[in-house]
Amino acid sequence: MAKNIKTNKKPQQVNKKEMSKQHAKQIKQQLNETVATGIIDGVFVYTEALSIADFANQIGKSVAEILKYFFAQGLMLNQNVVLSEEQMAELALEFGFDFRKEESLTKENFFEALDASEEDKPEDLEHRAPIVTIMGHVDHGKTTLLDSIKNTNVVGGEAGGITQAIGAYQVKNKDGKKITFIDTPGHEAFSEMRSRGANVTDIVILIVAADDGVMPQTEEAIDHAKLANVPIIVFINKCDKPGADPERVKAELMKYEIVAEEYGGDIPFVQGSAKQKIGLDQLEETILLIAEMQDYKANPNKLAKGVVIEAHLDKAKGPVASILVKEGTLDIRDMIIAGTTYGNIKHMEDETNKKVLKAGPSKPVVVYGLNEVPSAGDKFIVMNDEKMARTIAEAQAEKKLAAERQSNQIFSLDSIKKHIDDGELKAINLIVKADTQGSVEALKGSLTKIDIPGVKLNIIRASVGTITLSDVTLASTVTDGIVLIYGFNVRPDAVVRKKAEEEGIEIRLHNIIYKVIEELEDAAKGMLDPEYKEVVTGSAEIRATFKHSDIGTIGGFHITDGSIERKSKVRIIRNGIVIYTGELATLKHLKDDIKEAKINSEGGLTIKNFNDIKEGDIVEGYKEEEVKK
Ligand SMILES: Nc1nc2c(ncn2[C@@H]2O[C@H](COP(=O)(O)OP(=O)(O)OP(=O)(O)O)[C@@H](O)[C@H]2O)c(=O)[nH]1
Repeated sequence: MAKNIKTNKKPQQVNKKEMSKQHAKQIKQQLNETVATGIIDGVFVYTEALSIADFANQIGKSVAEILKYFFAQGLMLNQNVVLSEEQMAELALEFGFDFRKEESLTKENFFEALDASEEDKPEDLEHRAPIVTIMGHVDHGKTTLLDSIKNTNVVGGEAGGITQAIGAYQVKNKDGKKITFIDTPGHEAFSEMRSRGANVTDIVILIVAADDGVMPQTEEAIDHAKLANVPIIVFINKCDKPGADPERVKAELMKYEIVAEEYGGDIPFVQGSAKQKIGLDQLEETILLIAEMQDYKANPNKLAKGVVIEAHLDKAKGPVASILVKEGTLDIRDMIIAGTTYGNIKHMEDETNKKVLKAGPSKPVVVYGLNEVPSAGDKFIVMNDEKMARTIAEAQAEKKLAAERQSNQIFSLDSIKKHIDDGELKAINLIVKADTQGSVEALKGSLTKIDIPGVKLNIIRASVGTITLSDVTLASTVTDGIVLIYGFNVRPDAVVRKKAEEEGIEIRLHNIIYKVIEELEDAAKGMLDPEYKEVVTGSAEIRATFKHSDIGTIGGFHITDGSIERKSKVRIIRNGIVIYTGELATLKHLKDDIKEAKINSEGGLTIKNFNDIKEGDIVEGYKEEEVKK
């Protein structure tokens, strides 16, 4: 028996490894393959927009002939002008060729091209749980409905329930049938994901309160659901309330072509109460019925692919991402590329906080181990080849950067007022980085309310995570108006700081939202008080810690940048997040007290009133210097 288990297990492990190897090899090959372009069997085949000179060469005509064609239309072009795809198609037809675009797999179009090129054989497909999103007007009961569904269903066959908010969760009914619910924060997020090609939802539940009827956001939800082109189920909620009028809701929805079956339409309606847990069984049955009719399937026996539902930076655990597997099976220790980031999955949990080793189609899980925080809606794919994962993630990051790039000019914060007065400044461009999605949203909300006459405030990036080189690079592309990077509860490391200095990019660090707003408003009014400026003197890495009975935890440090003085103020940074700000208590080299520790030197330090120093922490020394106006 034992022998049997062993022989059963081994080939499976080999298979996964072999599969990963094959997969990486195949993708590498596809990336290196160049698609044949030019005139092939009388058809003009192209992969991208071409200049007039290249286009002429590819279709075997002279540049003069092409320029003549445009000249006849009143357009004076030269051979370096890049043609649009429409213009190329038009010209191809003009010269008697059909045309076809071929998509070659590149690091930049990696996710899109891969999606288009990979198709499963029908015999490899297996049933998967339907993925459902609930949408409706504010206060009509989305949260209550989700909570009631969570509480009435036994998760994973065990009592205990869903304990963490991971943006998506799976429930199992009494017959063992599963449904995955996506807990999107709003309609915008739903459509934002869809616009990025992350079509995760199979079915939309439109919730309408029976005592309130169709409201503005109900209309919005209908638009979003229709755009997504997925089946809709209407849940008429709050039928327990005295003023409830489900018939009115049905009549109102007819205006939007949401017609109940009893009125000759084909939209299923369920009446009930999320609060009293009425109608939930029928709602689930309806979902499962649609799932049966639509026959949702995926191939579980391949490397996983899916979508990031939400992500944040955890103080202790680093980047944390809730992801939904769409195809294949994700294994713990798989390496994934998620948008512009990648990493080995070190740990995986489900919505009940339980460790999981595998996640198949339609399964939402929380993963730990990515090197940066991805964005909601990013696609992910397993790529068990670190070098490839890194190059592709980097190419994706560059592509994102290019998309965000703006052509603008740089000023410093101090000079905003002057430039406004001179009428030179038209835009303040901000890059906002914060420790949680909540802070990002709050900052965005407050910043957009700032009103400086004649000045446009552009938030060119607002995301969770520490300030990185890519933020500085993005800032350095801004050439019109001022550009500032705001770090909220996060800090750049020495490399990033140096790069920002070189590029003349100002990084402002805060931990109170109104300070950010106040500073910007003051700056705009020319009231910025630049009397003191913080100057970072250097950083040290804690490479070991020692417990001392009298003085507490000693951090064995190595100065990696600049120097730190005994009198320095310090910040303790863990995973890019400031966890403590204070002063040094002691600074020693071997047994001796020292005044300053310089680059590459080592020693031990302790921090006043802070005993939680850990290996890997960065201690950043800084002082406040007076700034001459
Ligand atoms: N009587 C009654 N009250 C309900 C029912 N469902 C929800 N409510 C109440 O309606 C209010 C709003 O419910 P939520 O679930 O927070 O509504 P929501 O749509 O999630 O609201 P937002 O998250 O703000 O968009 C709460 O006070 C609920 O207790 C129901 O079936 N019957």
